[in-house]
Amino acid sequence: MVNTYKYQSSDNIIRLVQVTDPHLFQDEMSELLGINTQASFSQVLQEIQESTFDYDFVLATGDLVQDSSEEGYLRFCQGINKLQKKVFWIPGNHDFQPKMFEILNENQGNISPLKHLLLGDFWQVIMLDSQVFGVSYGELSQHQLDFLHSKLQAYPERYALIVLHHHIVLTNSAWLDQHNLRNIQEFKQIVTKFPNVKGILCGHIHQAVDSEWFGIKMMATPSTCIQFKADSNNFALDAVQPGWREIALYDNGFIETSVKRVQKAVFLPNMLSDGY
Ligand SMILES: Nc1ncnc2c1ncn2[C@@H]1O[C@@H]2COP(=O)(O)O[C@H]2[C@H]1O
Ligand SMILES: [Fe+2]
Repeated sequence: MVNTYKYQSSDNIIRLVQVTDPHLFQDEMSELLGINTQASFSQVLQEIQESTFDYDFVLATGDLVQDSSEEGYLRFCQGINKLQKKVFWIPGNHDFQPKMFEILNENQGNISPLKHLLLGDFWQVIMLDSQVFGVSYGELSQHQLDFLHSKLQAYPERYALIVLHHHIVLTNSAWLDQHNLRNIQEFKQIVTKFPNVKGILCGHIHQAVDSEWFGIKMMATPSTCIQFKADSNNFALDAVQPGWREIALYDNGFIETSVKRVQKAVFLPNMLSDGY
């Protein structure tokens, strides 16, 4: 099947690293609310390289570039390729898909355009595009819903991890929750028909969340740049450091995961910012 990436592994555990929301700019010196996003992205990548977590793949879950620039996407490719692992990606609300596809597909060394992964004998990963062009909230088009449904139906015996940019579980932050995934009901109707869906992974909310949604493990991950303050009704930043997520998929459907944060540098945003 041409559109599916297949990975044979003798190890029954599949290990992934997720990086999300780098918000890179055309100019590598540009800042988002006081943080140089290129510097924090590079620091995250460096600390991933220095870590002992022996992972197989990288998932990049959107908002790769803030200003639609070619240079931003090119620097994303240069950075992520340093990890020397296969990378799979989805767009976020800030991405400009024509540029994103052009640049990421031209730099296919390690960067794959595929959105359906069969990993080892026990897992599938389904990567969805929840972007609605020009707005911050998300929605899964009928095409995306059909894609999700068809893969779950085709491999019901495999455990599934679903990856999308937007959040499904509200964050208790009204300003941010207005930018959530809008058609959660349609998504839920599909997903809850398949008991082997074990995890949902998103970015977008620039904070770590590990919760459960209809018995499915629900994970959101810190951005590689600015962090939003949890449980804040109005826009507020948090001084916690940029981060990433490690994930291990076990052959019995169990997902082991932890969020890591930069430890060898300090990135402090302008805490008085009221948005962007
Ligand atoms: N003060 C604000 N109020 C509401 N939305 C905001 C505010 N500041 C930024 N946003 C949007 O909310 C989005 C949440 O995360 P994003 O990185 O997608 O980008 C953010 C902006 O598009
Ligand atoms: Fe973002």
